[in-house]
Amino acid sequence: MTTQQLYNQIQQKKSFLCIGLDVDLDKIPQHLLQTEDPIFEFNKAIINATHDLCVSYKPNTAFYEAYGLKGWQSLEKTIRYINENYPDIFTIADAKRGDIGNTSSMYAKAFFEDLKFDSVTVAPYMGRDSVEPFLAFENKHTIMLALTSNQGAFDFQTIQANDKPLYQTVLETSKNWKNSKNLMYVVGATKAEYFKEIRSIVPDAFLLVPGVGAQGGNLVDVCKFGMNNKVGLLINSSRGIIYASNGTDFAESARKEALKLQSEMALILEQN
Ligand SMILES: O=C(O)c1cc(=O)[nH]c(=O)n1[C@@H]1O[C@H](COP(=O)(O)O)[C@@H](O)[C@H]1O
Repeated sequence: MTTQQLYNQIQQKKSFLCIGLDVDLDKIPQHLLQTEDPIFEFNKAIINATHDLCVSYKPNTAFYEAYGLKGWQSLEKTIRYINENYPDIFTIADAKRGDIGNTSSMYAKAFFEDLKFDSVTVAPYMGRDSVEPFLAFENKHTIMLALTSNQGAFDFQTIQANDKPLYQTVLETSKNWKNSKNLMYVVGATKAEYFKEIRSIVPDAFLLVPGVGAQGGNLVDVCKFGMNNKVGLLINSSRGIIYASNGTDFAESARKEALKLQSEMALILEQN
C-alpha cells in the first residue's frame, strides 16, 4: 500500500485510528475459549465490528508468539482475513525486529512476503544495515522506533550524544538511508511535548503513535503539533478498545470505544 492510499483512506473514513490486536487469552470473553481458535475468533469479531472506524490494525506479534505454533497460525489467519475482506486497511506487524543485514532480510521476507503485512516495526539500535533490508521492499513500510511511549525511553533515547538527544540523531540519520521514503517512525502519545521538534526533523513522515487509552496519552495534545498536511499520524489504541468488555457484548463495546476516538478524530480533521 502507498502512503497516498493510506491518506485517501484517512480522508474517506475521517479516521486515523489504528487498533492494536494484542490478544491475551486471560482477558478475552470466556465463551470464546470453547472455539477451535479463540484468538482468531476474537480478532474476527473485533475487526468486523470496527473496520469502518479505523484505517489500520496492528497485531503485536508477542501476543501470538506466546502461544507457540497455534498462536502463529492465529496471526496468519488474522492477517489473511483482513487482506481478503478489508484490503484497504493498512496492516502493521508490531514485531520490533532488526539484526545484521542477512538476518533482517529474512525478517522482512517473513512479514512482507509470507504474511503480507504492509509494514513492520523495527528497532534502530543496530543501525543502517539492519534497517535497509526492510526498506528495499517497494510499497512496504518500516516503522522505526524513535521516541517510545514507555518510561524507559529516557534511559537511552533522550541521552545527549553529539550535542543532541539520541532520538533526534536516529531521525536525522535515517532520512539519508536508501529508500528512506519507506520509513515511518514510532513516537509515543505520552511524549506529546516532543512532537513539535520531531515534526521539524521529519515533516512528511507518518508517525505511529501508541500510548493513548491505557497508557494515558492524549489525542488532542498529540495532534496539535504531530499532524502534517497529509495528517501523518496513526494513533494506536489496543487494550482501551479490544477489552472494553469481556462479556458477550465485547465486539459492540469495542466498537463504542473505537467510535469515541474516531469521532474525536473527525472533529480534529474538520478543524484543520
Ligand atoms: O511499537 C509500538 O507499537 C509501541 C511502541 C511504543 O513506544 N509503545 C507501545 O506501547 N507500543 C505498542 O503499542 C501497543 C500499546 O497498547 P495499549 O497500551 O494497550 O494501547 C502495544 O502493542 C505496545 O507494544
